[in-house]
Amino acid sequence: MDRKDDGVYRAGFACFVGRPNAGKSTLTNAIIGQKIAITSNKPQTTRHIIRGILHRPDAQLVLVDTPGLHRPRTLLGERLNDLVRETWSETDVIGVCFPADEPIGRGDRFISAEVGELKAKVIAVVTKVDLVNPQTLAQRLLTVSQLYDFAEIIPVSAVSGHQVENLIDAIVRHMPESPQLYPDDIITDEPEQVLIGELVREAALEGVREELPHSIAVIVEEMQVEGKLTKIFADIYVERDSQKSIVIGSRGARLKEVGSKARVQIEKLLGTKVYLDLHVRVAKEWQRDPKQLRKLGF
Ligand SMILES: Nc1nc2c(ncn2[C@@H]2O[C@H](COP(=O)(O)OP(=O)(O)OP(=O)(O)O)[C@@H](O)[C@H]2O)c(=O)[nH]1
Repeated sequence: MDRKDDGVYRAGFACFVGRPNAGKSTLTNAIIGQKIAITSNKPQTTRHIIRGILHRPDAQLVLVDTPGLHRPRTLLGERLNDLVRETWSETDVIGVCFPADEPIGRGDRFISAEVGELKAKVIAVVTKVDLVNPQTLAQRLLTVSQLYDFAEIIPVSAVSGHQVENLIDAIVRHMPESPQLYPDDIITDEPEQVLIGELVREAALEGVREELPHSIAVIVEEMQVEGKLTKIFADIYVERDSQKSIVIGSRGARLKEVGSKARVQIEKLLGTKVYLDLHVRVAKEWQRDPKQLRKLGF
């Protein structure tokens, strides 16, 4: 269908949901065209809800990036699940992501049943199609079609860009008629500090074998702009001394590397030179402690 068929301006909120690692963040980035949500090949690395806004002549699409819904084991896990459901209840269109390279499992059925309860339009998105052959893809599409009465089922590859435009068209088609929700020049309404914190977190997780994602949080304590230089002071929180050593590395080598990788990304984000000061701190069992969670923004 041609995107301007009905001549109506549409605007609304959409989010991608799905099991951890389903490709939600990568898809969000592919649609918005700028790196706004962190991705990693480890499950559950998305913490904050980061909105990206796509502006088109006929529509404005506000994308919300949520963490994956999962079986909660800690207080943090429960809060994350609540956050996901809260986001779901506020969106117009939900894209449920099913990675094409993995069989449909209990988690997928669980999520499909949950979204069935909502008033949002629900689209199935079969992700990572570049990883499978046509037979596997056909099988996946069939299984997905039997899970729930989805408004549409769209196979995409965020990496190759295959069908991403079609997906955007489909989301827009199911959005309500509405005036513009945000001014033209905004692509995200997340505070800069949060985005910077996410970039530091991404760099700190890179190449770490251990299951650290849940144990790292980053807080930007201070930002000072001095002419063309932005000075940023951030704390990386871990749960245990052993994790602190992993992040810092031998004689601080790893932390230095984390700092320079993050700095490059932050300079791209801000468009200024950046001085980045990182400290690693231990906040014992922060995931189970309500006070620590509040301090860390959960
Ligand atoms: N080949 C291929 N890989 C992809 C594609 N989309 C995502 N990936 C990879 O799959 C992994 C997970 O992607 P994410 O976008 O972080 O997944 P997510 O659903 O946001 O994950 P959580 O934050 O854990 O919920 C990353 O290693 C991505 O590079 C795709 O279209 N093709």
